[in-house]
Amino acid sequence: MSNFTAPLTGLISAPFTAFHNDGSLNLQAVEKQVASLVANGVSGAFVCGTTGEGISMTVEERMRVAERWQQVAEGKLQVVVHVGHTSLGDARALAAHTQKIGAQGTSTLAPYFFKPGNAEDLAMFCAEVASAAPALPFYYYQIPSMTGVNIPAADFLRAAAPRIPNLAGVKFTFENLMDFSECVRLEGGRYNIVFGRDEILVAGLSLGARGAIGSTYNFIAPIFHEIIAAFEKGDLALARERQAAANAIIQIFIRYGGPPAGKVMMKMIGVDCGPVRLPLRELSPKREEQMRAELEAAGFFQMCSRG
Ligand SMILES: CC(=O)N[C@H](C=O)[C@@H](O)[C@H](O)[C@H](O)CO
Ligand SMILES: CC(=O)C(=O)O
Repeated sequence: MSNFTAPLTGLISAPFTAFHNDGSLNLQAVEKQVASLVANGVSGAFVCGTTGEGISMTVEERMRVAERWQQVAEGKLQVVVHVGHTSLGDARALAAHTQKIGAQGTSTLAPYFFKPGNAEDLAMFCAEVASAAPALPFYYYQIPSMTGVNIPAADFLRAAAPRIPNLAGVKFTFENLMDFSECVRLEGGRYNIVFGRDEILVAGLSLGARGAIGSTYNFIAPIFHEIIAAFEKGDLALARERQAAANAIIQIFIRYGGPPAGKVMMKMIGVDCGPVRLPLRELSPKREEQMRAELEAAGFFQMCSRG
């Protein structure tokens, strides 16, 4: 029996998908990725999302990656699989597969070519995806910066409630904190609204976030644990100071291109995930060296491990 509102709490990473230099999947890397996340107190993995380049992979590859994560992470991390696709048939096949392999949840972003024009249409699309994995909690993945679909998540939840029996919540990657707060409080707080903007986690916590999914928890989870601990102690000055330190790293990560820079950062912490896929491009060796110098100056290596 699964609990549709089982909260995703703590820090959940959105892992990179490791590729070999020829572009093929490197499923061997998952063991090291999982070990590193567990060592840094991460509680879950959001597989094949934005950071995981799920949208750049074939359906077959996405299934192999999800299977591998579930196999290796079982009993150690909660695994939620991003199954979003512009083809509803493919998204449903991925969702059904996620349930079959015993993972803990499914999630989809909004279709981003033909876009839903309102919350009802988005909810109808998501209902089709969610019903292909009826035993698993379903999370809508709100990420307007990538999909161009900017329907308030609270409107989505209201439209989806009667249509999606396994609706668990939203993975909320957006800066609209009014919408976030409304989602958290909706129907007495029954939904699990997982915070997705690492740079403003401290704000998310203050509005009631209990879990966060992010790309930067792959390498700087320890400093985010410090932010959470400071917040829980009521030391907001310290929480803000630690958030600013983390953000200095995130600014470098973004300035060097996001996922391609992130894969270099993984290599720097000893968890080589290989190259990115087109249209993303690898950093040149010169840019890598520049980035390393900037990261060192911002205290990256001290933030990467506990202790
Ligand atoms: C677009 C994207 O990847 N969003 C991520 C999570 O949802 C975040 O973890 C960001 O990568 C992070 O907040 C840095 O901007
Ligand atoms: C960060 C995140 O949640 C993603 O990459 O999908």
